[in-house]
Amino acid sequence: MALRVAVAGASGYAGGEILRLLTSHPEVEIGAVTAHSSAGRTLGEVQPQLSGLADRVLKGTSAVALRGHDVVFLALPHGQSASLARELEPGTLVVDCGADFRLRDPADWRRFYGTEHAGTWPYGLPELPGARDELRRATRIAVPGCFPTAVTLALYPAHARRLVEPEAVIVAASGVSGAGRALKPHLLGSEVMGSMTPYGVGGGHRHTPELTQNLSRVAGERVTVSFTPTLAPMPRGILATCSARLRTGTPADGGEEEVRAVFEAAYAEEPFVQLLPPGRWPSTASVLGSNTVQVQVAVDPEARRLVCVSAIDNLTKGTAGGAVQCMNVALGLPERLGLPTNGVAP
Ligand SMILES: NC(=O)C1=CN([C@@H]2O[C@H](COP(=O)(O)OP(=O)(O)OC[C@H]3O[C@@H](n4cnc5c(N)ncnc54)[C@H](OP(=O)(O)O)[C@@H]3O)[C@@H](O)[C@H]2O)C=CC1
Ligand SMILES: CC(=O)N[C@@H](CCC(=O)OP(=O)(O)O)C(=O)O
Repeated sequence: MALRVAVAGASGYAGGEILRLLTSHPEVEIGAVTAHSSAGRTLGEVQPQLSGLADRVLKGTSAVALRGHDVVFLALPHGQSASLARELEPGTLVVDCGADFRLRDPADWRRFYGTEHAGTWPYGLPELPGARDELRRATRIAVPGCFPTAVTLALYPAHARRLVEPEAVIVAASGVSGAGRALKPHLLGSEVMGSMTPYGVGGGHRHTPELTQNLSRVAGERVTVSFTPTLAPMPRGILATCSARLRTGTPADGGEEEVRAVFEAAYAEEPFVQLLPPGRWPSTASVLGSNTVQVQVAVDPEARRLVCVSAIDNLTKGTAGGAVQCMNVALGLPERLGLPTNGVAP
């Protein structure tokens, strides 16, 4: 029997992408689709790309509308998931694309989000060591932020094997859909076209504690992170360029081949991580619409730094694809179901 799946926030970018993926998922039947200001409108009006669901009417988001489903995806603004999730049946798998349950340290949450911490759910990045075991037993899952997905997968094998010092410098460019669909003056086409600009500079971006949490956890020591996001004039995609100082006396000291062997071992069995052959570099165009993460690594011998680059589609692997992947893991389904690994080109 098909799984009955509800999507809250179905009028937004993440919700629309979840629905795009779920309509190709063989084990899923779409149940309630809910929204906020768009309630009462059809999906055809607000998500015209979802032709197969065009007649579905958006309900208002409430626990009542979301009850009676096997799986509920929450694609809501930060802070909206916590109270709603508490009212959903304990046996329902709830996969939250927002930040409410990602952080472990309540002080980090208060500092970056400014409200009381709601709690911590299993973290939905299956590629991290031990994550699948935790996700297989979970009925509540917190999907990572889009930058943390790209950066963690670029760097984690190096920190886990302590090939590098416990630090990282990251500059990551994101397409504007990362900011969601609600109108924001600095994201008008006339502001972003033909221009790139950083934001959240100097440790101010709320993904900094999430990155620190992920890398420190695999390293077993506190990893400090200098993270600078930039806004790129494209609808979707993240390109993360990350570097860290090589640790002396480790295999990385031997050079690039030794580093590559560590990344090859980490990602050999991963269905969605593509470690590129030497000389080829990740690009956002290559992963457009797919759940694939492209990764490349290089050693800079003069600067004595390891450079790791990754590309994802922020709405697919960075949100909706990651969320569907977590659902597959949690329910014991084949992990690739409903998830494209090929991009759309040109
Ligand atoms: N965009 C991205 O790349 C990523 C997004 N995420 C996370 O996913 C979540 C959704 O993001 P995204 O789709 O981009 O955002 P959007 O702004 O595109 O969509 C937000 C959705 O939430 C609904 N909504 C707005 N206000 C409320 C409210 N007060 N109560 C309940 N529902 C509300 C909107 O409904 P309506 O339109 O009808 O008002 C819409 O369906 C966020 O938590 C975001 O951080 C995570 C990783 C990446
Ligand atoms: C371009 C852009 O604005 N991107 C968003 C990141 C979106 C995302 O992944 O994150 P959350 O789920 O944590 O909101 C930002 O920097 O705030």
